[in-house]
Amino acid sequence: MTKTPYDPAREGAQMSFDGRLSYGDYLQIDRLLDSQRLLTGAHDEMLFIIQHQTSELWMRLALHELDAARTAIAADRAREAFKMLARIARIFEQLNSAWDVLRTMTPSDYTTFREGLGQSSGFQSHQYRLIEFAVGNRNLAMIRPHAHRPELVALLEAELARPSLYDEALRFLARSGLPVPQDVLNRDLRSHWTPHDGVQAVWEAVYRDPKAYWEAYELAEKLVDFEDYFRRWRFNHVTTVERVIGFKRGTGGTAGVQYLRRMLEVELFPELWHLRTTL
Ligand code: HEM
Ligand SMILES: N[C@@H](CC(=O)c1ccccc1NC=O)C(=O)O
Repeated sequence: MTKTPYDPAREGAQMSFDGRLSYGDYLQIDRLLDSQRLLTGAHDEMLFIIQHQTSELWMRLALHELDAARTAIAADRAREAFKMLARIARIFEQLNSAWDVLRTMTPSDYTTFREGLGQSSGFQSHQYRLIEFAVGNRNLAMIRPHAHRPELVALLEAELARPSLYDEALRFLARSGLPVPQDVLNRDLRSHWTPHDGVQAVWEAVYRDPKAYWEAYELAEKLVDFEDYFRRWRFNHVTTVERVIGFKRGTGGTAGVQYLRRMLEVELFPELWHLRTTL
């Protein structure tokens, strides 16, 4: 006996989308799938493009969450921020796993299309820079590669005018009654963060008596968790880069692996790491 093929329409599945919002309409799938324009036609260029585009999408979500997390902390709704910060850490976990796909591209594969990339580089990812600025790693020099796109410069400048995630965390501690130094609370928001003994002393007080400062303690651990994942992203990146291009100069003009190794030394929330030695 032959079985008639299953017809989802009989179960009520909608089959007619004339004038109705469909999956593709809502998600703009046509536009999304029209964005993979291979320059060289090399087989692995598709992997390279999709790897970067998916990373940019996840970064977009990370920025959305960072925005809301900062707003919540500023309004003393720290618990709400914890959920967003946990999500951001998971996003970075996702980005970290994605390196496994890119690692299947060998140096021989990459050389088939590297020249086509010209001087373009991840160094010019404005969303990556926005994430760094938003969490607190602020370096004005990183705006320059965007000078040809004034709207991106404006976005980055607007970010520098806002308190970073770390600034908001410290303001939160001050409102909780902890003695955060005034010069830190009034600092020039655009300036690079330099480790501060007074800030470390405040975090130390939190870690010495978590029960007295439970929300601040939880916030500190969420920040450390995020930085932990971020560091792993940087490490995966530099390791993949060495595996694929060795010590060649980067297309963006930096020394390549040497530059990225230097970036491994960046500490987003230095006092939170340093206090572990003195506790
Ligand atoms: C085979 C794959 C890759 C290679 C060979 C590579 C290589 C490099 C190099 C050499 C640099 C230093 C800047 C330069 O001079 O170009 C760099 C920076 C960067 N790359 Fe990649 N990259 C790869 C994949 C990725 C992926 C998948 C992303 C994800 C978006 C990414 C994002 C970045 C970012 C954000 C920077 C700036 C880092 C910073 O300034 O701290 N890269 N990359
Ligand atoms: N900087 C890389 C090129 C590269 O990876 C790249 C090029 C264009 C767009 C994104 C890229 N990804 C990360 O830097 C290189 O030197 O080969």
